[in-house]
Amino acid sequence: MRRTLSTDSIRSARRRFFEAGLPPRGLVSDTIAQSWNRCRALGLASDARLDAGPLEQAAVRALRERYEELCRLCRPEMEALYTDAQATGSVVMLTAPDGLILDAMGSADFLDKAARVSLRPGVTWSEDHTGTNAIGTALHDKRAVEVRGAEHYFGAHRVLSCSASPILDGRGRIVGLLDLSGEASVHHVHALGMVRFAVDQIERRLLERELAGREVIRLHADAALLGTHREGVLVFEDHHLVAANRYALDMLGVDWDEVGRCRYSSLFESAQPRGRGVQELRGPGGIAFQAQRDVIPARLPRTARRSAAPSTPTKRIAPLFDDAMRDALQRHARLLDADIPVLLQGETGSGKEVAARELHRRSRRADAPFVAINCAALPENLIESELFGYRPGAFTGARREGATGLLRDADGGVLFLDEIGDMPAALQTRLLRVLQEREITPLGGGRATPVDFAVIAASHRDVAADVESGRFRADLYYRIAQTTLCLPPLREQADLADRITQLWRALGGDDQNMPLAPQTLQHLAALSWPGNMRQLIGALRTLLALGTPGQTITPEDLPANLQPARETGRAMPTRLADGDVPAMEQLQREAMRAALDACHGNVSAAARRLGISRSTLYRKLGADATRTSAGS
Ligand SMILES: Nc1ncnc2c1ncn2[C@@H]1O[C@H](COP(=O)(O)OP(=O)(O)OP(=O)(O)O)[C@@H](O)[C@H]1O
Repeated sequence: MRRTLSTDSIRSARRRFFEAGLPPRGLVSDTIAQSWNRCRALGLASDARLDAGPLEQAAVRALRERYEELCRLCRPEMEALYTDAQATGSVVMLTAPDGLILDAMGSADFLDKAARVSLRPGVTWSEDHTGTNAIGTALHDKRAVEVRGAEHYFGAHRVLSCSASPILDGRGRIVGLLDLSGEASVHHVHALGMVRFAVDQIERRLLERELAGREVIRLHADAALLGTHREGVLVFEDHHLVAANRYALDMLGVDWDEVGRCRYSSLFESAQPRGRGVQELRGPGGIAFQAQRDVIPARLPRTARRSAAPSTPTKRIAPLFDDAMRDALQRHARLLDADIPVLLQGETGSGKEVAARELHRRSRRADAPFVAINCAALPENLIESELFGYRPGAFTGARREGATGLLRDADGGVLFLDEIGDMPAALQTRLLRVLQEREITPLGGGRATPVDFAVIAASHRDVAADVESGRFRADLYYRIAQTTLCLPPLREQADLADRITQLWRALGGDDQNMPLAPQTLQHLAALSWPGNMRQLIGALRTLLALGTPGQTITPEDLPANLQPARETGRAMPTRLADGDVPAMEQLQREAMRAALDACHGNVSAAARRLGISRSTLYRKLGADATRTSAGS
């Protein structure tokens, strides 16, 4: 458990360590102190100016292609964290095993701030490169780590508060890392827990790939926690341990090095279990575990294979559009073919990027590039060089060979300007000129090059209102918004129940014979889904992962945050007005109450439903009771 340390003690620790060259002696956690020592031994200067150089979107795209499988595997969890990240002004990031940031999503404001200290795709945050930081230090220590404010080695990173956990495969090899980062001034108390939970889900899916043709033992001290994400999983082949999850190794006190080497008999005192059903196993020193054994056939019929696995592999779904949207897309694709720019307007998660890609697919430019630029995520000082390219030696830190720029990368295809409403004013002027003149002059001079691309812009902001208030240039608005396609929020869609049914089918709910009960469907369709399609798909994926193949999903099976209200008749807040964001503690209390209520006061069952241990639920209930009585 991490100690809570005050800003004062971190300040004193920094003075001792960086100015006096003394050990920080109990003023920061051992994790941080050890990391500072490693960084100093590497000769890193904590006051160095950090400049990761211009963002190379083309290189980032190439990397995402290289790590496509990892990106796909982690996407559902990133999307599930996204809504929270937006609400707490933070961002969720995925990195490659070496700490190279592959993907980032979340609060547009914070993406921008983070990018200013190079916390953005395309930059490596390994410890030897970027000093003590959650990504690099978690990769070094091979466990979840939180690094807040001035605990970062480099002074420039003190504005950040980051929580990260490496993603391990069944043999303990690091395959990637998930990170949730926000402002140091806002302490997101649940960040580390949320990252850990997300990584648990990803590792679980990774491990499932190792099961076919092998013997699996699931174990926990408490039989009630078998089948939850907290269970230990051991995979054996010919009595040898060939894969495991970290929970199992922790329970048995075994290191990852043992996986692939040790035999069943060196792990347990009891004989290897036979048959099905829960049985007791004695581990090292006679510790008792409740265990369940499964032998997974090497080749199963498709439906059987799904039911043998405890959770569903991620399924990438094709975009789903209703008839009206299909018609609208077809019409706008024709406009795009006539080089009329299209503006997509819609709340976050409503599918603007999906619609843009669909327009590209339906357009005459379908075989040419689709270049997406997130105008809110590009740091202002780099945006010009990124978009327009630069000549060799155009500025300090420029690559010797220069760069072509994203606008030229889009030549012949479609340029997608996402979050156009957040484009800095100076750049609006420069972009307008390109759109008028259809040619690009790289930074540092040189000949102008003609370009030919169709433009799709998107924003969750009301860009027309921004024009009225003078925040956005009117002339640029009229150029990019010659036609506007609005993506309605889910709560305004009359046929939301049909949409949910379609999505459920597309995600594999029917294949697994896990129908949604009519009341469940009705309840889900009545929620307001502020995160729109992103939130809905994330929630349905969670339901699929938690459900049991062959069983109907009833309203009681819904996770606490989607439960219908009971006892008090109060609904969980489903429709959040601007500024009406409930505190995390309030949501937690609501969730705990709803879970206890749904389980008729059975704390073990409620904890299972919430995905936390019984002791954690007791502790939280205790803290809650203390707070309530102290406040009354
Ligand atoms: N019509 C659709 N069919 C299936 N999935 C969809 C559809 N629309 C959106 N999604 C899914 O919802 C998620 C969010 O979509 P998308 O990124 O296009 O939204 P957005 O409006 O661009 O969001 P933001 O403004 O936050 O960037 C993605 O996972 C996407 O695959």
